[in-house]
Amino acid sequence: MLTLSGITRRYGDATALDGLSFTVPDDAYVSLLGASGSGKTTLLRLIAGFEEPDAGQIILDGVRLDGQPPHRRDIGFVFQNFALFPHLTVEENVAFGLKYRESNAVASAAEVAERTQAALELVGLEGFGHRGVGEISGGQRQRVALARTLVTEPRIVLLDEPLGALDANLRDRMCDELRAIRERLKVSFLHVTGSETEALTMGDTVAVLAGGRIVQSSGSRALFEAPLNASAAKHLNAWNILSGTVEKDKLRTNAGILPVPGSLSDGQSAQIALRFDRIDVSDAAQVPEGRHHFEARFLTGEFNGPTALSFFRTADGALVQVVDHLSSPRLPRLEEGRTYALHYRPEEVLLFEGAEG
Ligand SMILES: Nc1ncnc2c1ncn2[C@@H]1O[C@H](COP(=O)(O)OP(=O)(O)OP(=O)(O)O)[C@@H](O)[C@H]1O
Repeated sequence: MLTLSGITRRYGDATALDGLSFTVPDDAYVSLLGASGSGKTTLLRLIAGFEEPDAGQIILDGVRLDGQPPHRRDIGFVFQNFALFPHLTVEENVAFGLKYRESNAVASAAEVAERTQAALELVGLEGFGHRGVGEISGGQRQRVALARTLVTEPRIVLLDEPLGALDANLRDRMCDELRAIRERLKVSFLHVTGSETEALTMGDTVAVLAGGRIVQSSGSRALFEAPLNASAAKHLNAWNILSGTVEKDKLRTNAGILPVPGSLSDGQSAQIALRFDRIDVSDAAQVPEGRHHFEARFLTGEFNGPTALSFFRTADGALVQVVDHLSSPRLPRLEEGRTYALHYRPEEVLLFEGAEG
């Protein structure tokens, strides 16, 4: 198990990581989701030992890693751009790490060859060993990068946006492969990404990094369906967040004064979250009984195949998104510029206390 506790990393006046604590369990696929600049790469670099934290501890299986040089940590790192040696063959790229590493270099040519072949087989590249790395596809280069890391039998594998350089179709395929390879190896993978769909697809656990900390770490379904705070919800690109101040058990937001689940004190800041696919749309006079609603003007729609996204703006300027699944469409035909009632079941609302983070 990898445990990070109280990790802080500053660059001049800027604090990239701010007392972050986080655990990667054994034999697990963990996604780390964060916006650009949130500190994802910094966190991986600290675990690998390319940088040291200003405060905090990094512990792997009970042994302190921080302060140790990278080659003593037994950690694998797969870079976004793969970082292969262009003048070496596939096989030579994979063998390189075994032959020339600073500790435990493997001197026996037979052992190097055997372990290299085993790593190539693991990633489905048997038969490609003699090719130059310029003579294979992007997905195959990704697999070489992975084989080169796995051949050293790391105790944990860090992957920095490993699918970022691949086109969309290939990315989907590599998602399945990465998960399958990891399951065979039983080594934990920590996969960093800025894409919520990639994070949710890949991770048994998804950790959300924001404001220099992990704001939630949960199973992917639990995270998607029940984010614990507005910060986590915002990263899922599936929730409308409406912020406001409590007034007589309701919340004054820029979508109007809305009922909230639970009771809060007057003057308190809070936010409610409404999932894009849990909002229905009708004429203002036709809100079904028992549903809460607010009004908003339809701006425009965006069609992306299996789903259609509709954008609305309230009179006070809140942008609200509604998703319709085309297999079971539920929205009426919408006219741009017209005002509609957006309604939802009261129990669909999540409430987060405190000011917007
Ligand atoms: N060597 C450095 N010197 C100064 N600032 C740095 C350095 N490395 C990172 N930072 C800053 O620390 C913050 C976190 O950077 P980091 O690269 O870890 O983010 P990231 O989440 O990986 O971003 P991206 O997804 O865009 O790669 C950023 O604000 C960045 O500008």
